[in-house]
Amino acid sequence: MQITRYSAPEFDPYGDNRPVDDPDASGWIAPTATGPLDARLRLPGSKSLTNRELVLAALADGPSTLRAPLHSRDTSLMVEALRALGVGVEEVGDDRGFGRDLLVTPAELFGGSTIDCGLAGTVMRFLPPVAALALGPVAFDGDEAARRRPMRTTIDALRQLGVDVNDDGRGALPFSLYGTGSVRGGEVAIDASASSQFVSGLLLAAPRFELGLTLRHTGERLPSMPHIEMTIAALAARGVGVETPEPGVWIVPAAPIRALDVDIEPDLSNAAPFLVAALVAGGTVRIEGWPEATTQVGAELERLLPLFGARVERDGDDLIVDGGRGVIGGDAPRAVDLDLSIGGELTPALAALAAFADGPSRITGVEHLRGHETDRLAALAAEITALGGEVSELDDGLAITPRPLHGGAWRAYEDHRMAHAGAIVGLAVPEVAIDDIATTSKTLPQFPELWTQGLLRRGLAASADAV
Ligand SMILES: O=C(O)C1=C[C@@H](OP(=O)(O)O)[C@@H](O)[C@H](O)C1
Ligand SMILES: C=C(OP(=O)(O)O)C(=O)O
Repeated sequence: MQITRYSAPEFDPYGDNRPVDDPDASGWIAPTATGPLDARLRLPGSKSLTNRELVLAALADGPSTLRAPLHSRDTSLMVEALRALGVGVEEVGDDRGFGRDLLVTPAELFGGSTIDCGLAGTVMRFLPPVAALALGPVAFDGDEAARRRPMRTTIDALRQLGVDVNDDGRGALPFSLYGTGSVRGGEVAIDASASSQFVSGLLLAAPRFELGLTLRHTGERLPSMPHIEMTIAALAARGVGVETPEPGVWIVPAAPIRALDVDIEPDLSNAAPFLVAALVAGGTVRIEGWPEATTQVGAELERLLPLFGARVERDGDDLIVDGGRGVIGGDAPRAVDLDLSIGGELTPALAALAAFADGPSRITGVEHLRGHETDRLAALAAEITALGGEVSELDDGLAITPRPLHGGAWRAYEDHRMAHAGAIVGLAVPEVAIDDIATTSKTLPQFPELWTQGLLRRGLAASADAV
């Protein structure tokens, strides 16, 4: 294949894509790849690490700097919410590519504000236990879609902690609580089967409770364990040792949270669509700055992508995924049977890949995805099926039977990872029109630019040749 380079125009979210012919179709036409990739990318910081470190820095015993944090909708919501509670958050230093560092200065927390959670699970589940430490009322609300996300466990836990919560009984946003400036703490039992974030939110604030916290999970399953491990590791780095005497029980001592300057790793879950692209377009995708050791569940991609037939290797700090000839070169990925309970957020990208596999695949263990940004199981089934695929919803996942796909509208449902999944499908299927690519700003505002200019620069033959 002839590799054509072209000079990138001023950033434009439509990249090199011409408008759709169908006047009824609208949106971002996902670029098709016409040859193997040879991409090397650096990605912005992890949402999960940035929002944990913002919360811990806000509760710490002195100022902390977050180096290379993520700047996206979810992290801006967290910053604004902490500021509304009285915490100082300032941008400092130089912009080294994806925004400046953040200096967080703790302060006595005060109420009187309404916190906009947007659609961020980390904001709606991490901040209520923090707000309970403030003096005065704090109200929580978010996007319309956020009002459908499960919150009952947080509300129940606050009540067990003695916090006065005012809600409408639906177990969802909006609600308000009345902080008295302190939380007694002690024993709390919760069912966190709908989200690990219920556990993380309580653990993050617990060192500031007078008695600390003994938290017991009573449900039958607990998704996203690596995210809980990430919370425990972040606390440990700031001098708080969480004990886990048995699975599903966490003991957090009342202890100072130490101020700490931290480097935020690149977001490895956001690497998923880019790495998966190698198996669809063929060729290699290299992500820079892949950590040697990490608590991010995206690191599982190193194990998961070979199950689809990829060759994965490390070269220094880079992770390289070689997709061979890829779908467009005639190599279907291998069908898989995956339990993704530890990393449900990887499902949209891997389901999109499975739609091109050499046989039927199943992804299970992800019932809780029904309470994510949208019901991701329903959304993936609907959108892949609408393009000619055959996907059925299981109680706890998806059954995906590859069929020839055609172009058409792809709804993102305000879900960044649904938009990523549409872009993956569009690599091999012309005229996939994603209705809301801007929704990727939730965790990766640079997605359209990185996809068209970073990933596909060498694989975008048709439009690039013309330049
Ligand atoms: O704690 C976190 O940072 C997250 C935990 C997970 O939530 P669930 O356990 O609700 O899936 C994950 O899916 C989400 O993207 C981020
Ligand atoms: C589930 C996700 O987000 P949130 O943090 O809003 O739960 C996600 O990013 O896949």
